[in-house]
Amino acid sequence: MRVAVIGAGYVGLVAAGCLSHSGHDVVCIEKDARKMALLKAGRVPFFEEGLEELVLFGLKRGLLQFDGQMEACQDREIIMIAVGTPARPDGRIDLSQIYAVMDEIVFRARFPQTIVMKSTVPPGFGVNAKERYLERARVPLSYLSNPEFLREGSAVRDWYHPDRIVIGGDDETAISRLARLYAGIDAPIVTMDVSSAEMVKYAANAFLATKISFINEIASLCELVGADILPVSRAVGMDRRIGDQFLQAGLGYGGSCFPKDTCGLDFVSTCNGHAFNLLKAVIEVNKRQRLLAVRRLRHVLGRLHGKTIGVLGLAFKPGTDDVRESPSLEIINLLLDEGADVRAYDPLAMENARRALPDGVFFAPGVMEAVTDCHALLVATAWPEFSTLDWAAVRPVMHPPYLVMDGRNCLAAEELRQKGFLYWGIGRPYPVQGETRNPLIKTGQIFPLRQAVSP
Ligand SMILES: NC(=O)C1=CN([C@@H]2O[C@H](COP(=O)(O)OP(=O)(O)OC[C@H]3O[C@@H](n4cnc5c(N)ncnc54)[C@H](O)[C@@H]3O)[C@@H](O)[C@H]2O)C=CC1
Ligand SMILES: O=C(O)[C@H]1O[C@H](OP(=O)(O)OP(=O)(O)OC[C@H]2O[C@@H](n3ccc(=O)[nH]c3=O)[C@H](O)[C@@H]2O)[C@H](O)[C@@H](O)[C@@H]1O
Repeated sequence: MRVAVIGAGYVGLVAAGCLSHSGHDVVCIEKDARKMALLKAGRVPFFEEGLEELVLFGLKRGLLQFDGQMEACQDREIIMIAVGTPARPDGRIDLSQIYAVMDEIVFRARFPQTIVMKSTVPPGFGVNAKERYLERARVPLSYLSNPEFLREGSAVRDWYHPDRIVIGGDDETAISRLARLYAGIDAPIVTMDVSSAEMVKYAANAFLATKISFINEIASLCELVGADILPVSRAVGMDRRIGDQFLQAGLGYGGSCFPKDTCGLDFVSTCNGHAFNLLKAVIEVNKRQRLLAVRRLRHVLGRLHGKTIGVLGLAFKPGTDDVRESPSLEIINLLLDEGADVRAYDPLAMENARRALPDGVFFAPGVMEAVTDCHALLVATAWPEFSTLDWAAVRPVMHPPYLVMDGRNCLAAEELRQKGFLYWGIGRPYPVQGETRNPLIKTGQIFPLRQAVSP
C-alpha cells in the first residue's frame, strides 16, 4: 500500500521503517532539515536498536523515501500522523503540531484518503477533528485512531509483537484498509469508536504509571518497617493477576510519555469536572520520588555545597539516548542549586544531556573518570555497565563516606557493602549498622508535604 508517515520521531520512524520492511511503499515527511539530511543519508537521528538497519534496507529497496514537504502525502491512500504532542507547563496537551498537519492534509486532499492518528491525542480529539477539519475537505476523508504502544529501547520488536492493535473509527472500509497494513503481525485487532481508542492509550499509560508509583510507595513503607522491596515486589508480581512488570521501585518514571500523559489525563479529567484523585497521587508520588535522592544525599553528607557527586546514568531508562523528563536531569539541577560539584556519565545520552543541562556539569568521558574524587555516587539509570563495573577499583578513587545511592536497585548490595561502600537502595534496608529503618522517614523529613507516617 502507499503510505505517508508524518513526523520522523520515534513513532514515525519506527512505523516508516517497519512498514517499508513489510513491503509497503512509504514516504516519511519530516520538517526538521537537520533530521532530514541525516535520514536521507540513511542515518537515524537518535539511538534505537535495529532501526537504522531497517531504514537503510527500506532506502536501498526503494520502498522508503524521506521528504520535507507535505505535498508528498497527496497521492497516498493512508496518511499516518506521528508528530509530537508535548505537555504545556500547566499540564495541558500541546496539539499545535497536530493542528498544523491536519490543516495541510485537508487543504491538499484531492482524492479520498484515510487519516490514521498514531500520535497520542486526548479522548474526544478525533470527534472534534471530524467536525473541525474533515467537513471542510473537498473530498471524503476517513479518520481513524490507531494509538501506538511501543517502548523506546525495544521499539522495533514492540512494533512486530504488540499485545493488541487498537483501531478506533466507524468507517469499515477504512478499518479494513488499515488492518491490511498490519497483515503478518500476529496480534488481535480490537476495534471501537474513536474516543474509546483514544482513551485506551491514556488508560494504559496511566495504569502502568500507577503500578510504578504504587510500588514506590510500598518501597517507602518497606524502609519504614525494615522490609526489603526486592523480595516483596518479586513475590507480589508472581501473582498472575498482578504481573511482574512495572514493579521496579526507583527514582520514578521519566521519558517523553508517562509524565506528559498522566498530567494530560488529569487535565482532561479536570476539564470534564472529574477529580481523578488516584491519578493525582500517582503524579505526586512520582515527583517526590526524584527528591528522595537529594534528601538522602543531604542526610548522609550534610550540606551538599562543595561536595562532589557522581551521577551515573542520564537517559530516562537504559537502551535509549533520550533524556526527556529524565529523573537524573532534574536531580542534577537540584544538586547544582545546592552548590554541589556534579560529574556525570551515560553510555549513550551524553550529547543530549549536554544540550539539556546548564553549564557547570563535568561530563566524564568514561565511568571511571565520573566516579573519581566523588563523595557519593547516584546510579540513576540501570545500565548494565554500572552493575558490571569493577567496584573494587572505584573505592580507592573516591572520598569518604563512599556513599553509593542505587536509584534503580540494580547493583549487588552485599558485594558493595563488603567492598567498603555505604550502599543505599530504594526500599532496601537502611545502610547504617544496627539501624533497620530509614530514620528520614521516621522523622518525616523525606515527605514534608505529607503527614509523617508513624509505625
Ligand atoms: N516516544 C515514544 O516512545 C512514543 C510516543 N507516542 C506518541 O507518539 C507521538 C510522537 O512521539 P515521538 O515520536 O516521541 O515524537 P517526537 O517529538 O520525537 O517526533 C515528532 C517529529 O515530528 C516532526 N514534525 C512536527 N510537525 C511536523 C510537520 N508539520 N511536518 C513534518 N514533521 C513534523 C518533528 O520535527 C519531530 O521530528 C506523541 O504523541 C507521543 O505521545 C506513542 C507511543 C510511544
Ligand atoms: O506512550 C508511550 O510513549 C510509551 O510509554 C511507555 O514507554 P517508554 O516511555 O518508552 O518506557 P517504559 O519502559 O515504559 O519506562 C518509562 C519509565 O518508567 C520507569 N520504570 C519502568 C518500569 C518499572 O518497573 N519502574 C520504573 O520506574 C522507567 O525507568 C522509565 O523512566 C510505555 O511503556 C509504552 O507502552 C508507551 O507506548
